[in-house]
Amino acid sequence: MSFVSPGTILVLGGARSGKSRFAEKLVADCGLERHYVATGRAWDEEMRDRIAQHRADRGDLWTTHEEPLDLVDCLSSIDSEGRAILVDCLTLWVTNLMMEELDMAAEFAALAEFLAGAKARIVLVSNEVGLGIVPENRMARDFRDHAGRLHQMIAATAAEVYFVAAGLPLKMKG
Ligand SMILES: Nc1nc2c(ncn2[C@@H]2O[C@H](COP(=O)(O)OP(=O)(O)OP(=O)(O)O)[C@@H](O)[C@H]2O)c(=O)[nH]1
Repeated sequence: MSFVSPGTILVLGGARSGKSRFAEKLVADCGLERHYVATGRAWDEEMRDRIAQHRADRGDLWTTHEEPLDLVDCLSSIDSEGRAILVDCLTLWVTNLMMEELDMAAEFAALAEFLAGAKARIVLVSNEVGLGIVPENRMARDFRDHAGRLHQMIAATAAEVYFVAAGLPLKMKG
């Protein structure tokens, strides 16, 4: 299956690379109604504090949605012209799908199909996790492979793709 996703932007980068801030700026600069879809879960106090800080930093102009698993359902329910939706981040979504032992290929295909027909501008943030040495454990290798496949699938049809390192975005496509 091959789709074209003219409203899709993919932002890749490492941990603390500044990718989320860059993606937030892309959305803000669109001038559209801002929606934030968080796939992360607050699993401890440190994460709860970090999330509270992120919410405060985003401010009142954003509407936040939290959806760890049913990403396509969540996106479909808010998809509309005049809106920009930031998904932060795909790698946490992949982790959540793996934990539930869901069908990764089917989930990825459903997301690609949704992006091809989306009315909103959609900015997807994800961790580039494939640059280090081969992980020793099987689950980490599977995670790296799933993330890599998902990134390729989205990048192939996205309008723009960026790689962020040290707070600096490198435009790779578009
Ligand atoms: N549940 C929930 N998670 C949020 C919210 N705001 C942000 N997050 C999560 O916080 C994560 C990003 O936070 P950090 O871990 O501080 O940033 P990072 O992605 O490592 O660093 P950067 O590359 O600089 O963006 C995202 O993946 C989100 O899932 C929110 O309102 N609710």
